[in-house]
Amino acid sequence: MSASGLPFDDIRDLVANMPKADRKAVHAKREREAQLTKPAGSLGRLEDLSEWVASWRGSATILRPLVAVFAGTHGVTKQNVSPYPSEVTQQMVSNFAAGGAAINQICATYDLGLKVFDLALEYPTGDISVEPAMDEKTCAATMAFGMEVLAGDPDLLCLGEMGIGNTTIGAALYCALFGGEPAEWVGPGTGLDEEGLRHKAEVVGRALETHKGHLRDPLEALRRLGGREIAAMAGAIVAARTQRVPVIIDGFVATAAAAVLYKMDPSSLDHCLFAHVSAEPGHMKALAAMDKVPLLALGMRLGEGTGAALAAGIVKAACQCHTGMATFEQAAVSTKAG
Ligand SMILES: Cc1cc2ncn([C@H]3O[C@H](COP(=O)(O)O)[C@@H](O)[C@H]3O)c2cc1C
Ligand SMILES: O=C(O)c1cccnc1
Repeated sequence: MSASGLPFDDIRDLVANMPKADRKAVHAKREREAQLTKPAGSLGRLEDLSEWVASWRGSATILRPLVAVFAGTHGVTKQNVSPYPSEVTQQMVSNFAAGGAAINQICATYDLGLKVFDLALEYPTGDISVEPAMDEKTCAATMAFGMEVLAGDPDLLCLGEMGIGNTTIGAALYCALFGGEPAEWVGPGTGLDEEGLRHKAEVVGRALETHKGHLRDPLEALRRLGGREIAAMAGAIVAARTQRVPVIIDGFVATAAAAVLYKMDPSSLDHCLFAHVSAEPGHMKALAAMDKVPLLALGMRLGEGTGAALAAGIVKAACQCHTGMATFEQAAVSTKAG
């Protein structure tokens, strides 16, 4: 803990002292790219992706990609904001362990490691419409727990989540961080109808009213409105940066964790790639607020890290092209005339 003893101070210190991208590695990577057997620039955004990996890792090599899924339970589910009961969170954690979820199949397809972290599922956070989700100590400890995801030394980290009710949490956080009306940020989540959507916006409005005057500091907004899985993902993003590990952020909910850090310092997300734009309508708006361009648009709205894992497959292919392709000289292929 920091000298002042305030749990969030350690996080603030880490965010204020983050390493920068490696310009030398980028230069070396571009030199090699120019020699590979293809017309210059012909791999399009794949060339940006391999450069992004090299800028953090020193080279465009991925040997230990990991998908981390954080699961949390939310007191706000008492307000009927999701069509599914809160028990589904634990049941899906069991499903992940048994290999039966969508994320298991995508990880198997692209040979990605998968770790699932359940965060005190039997103790839901406070109902944000009437009280803070967490106290500062719990929130900081949960962020620190999220940092542990780096323990196995992954060289690419995909972040995803499971937590019934967490699209409400995400919407409340976006509204606090970026402003606007609750109705602009809420969406159907797992499948609310129009009436449900109106009610969800009303619950988010009540949460913002309850915490009014305390939401300017992004970490304070996180502890009051956020869930444990969102706090853990924010911690994981910070820890990955300190260890120069590139991070792929999943959909609407995972992006809310990134948004907290963005509001602390926009450059704190330089090592993050936004995998896809979710069908949850507020996601496009959140990405635009941070000036981020998602890699994919597949109409997905699942969570679990599924969008991030799909993007990891593309990032792996991009790096394999860069490291595995022959140069014009090696393959005796003629270069551009003149
Ligand atoms: C079977 C099932 C599997 C899931 N996998 C991810 N989510 C997703 O849906 C939840 C958020 O939506 P809401 O805010 O509407 O509850 C999160 O748990 C999220 O990861 C799932 C949801 C369900 C029902
Ligand atoms: O995009 C997401 O992260 C999402 C969308 C709907 C439900 N759960 C997650």
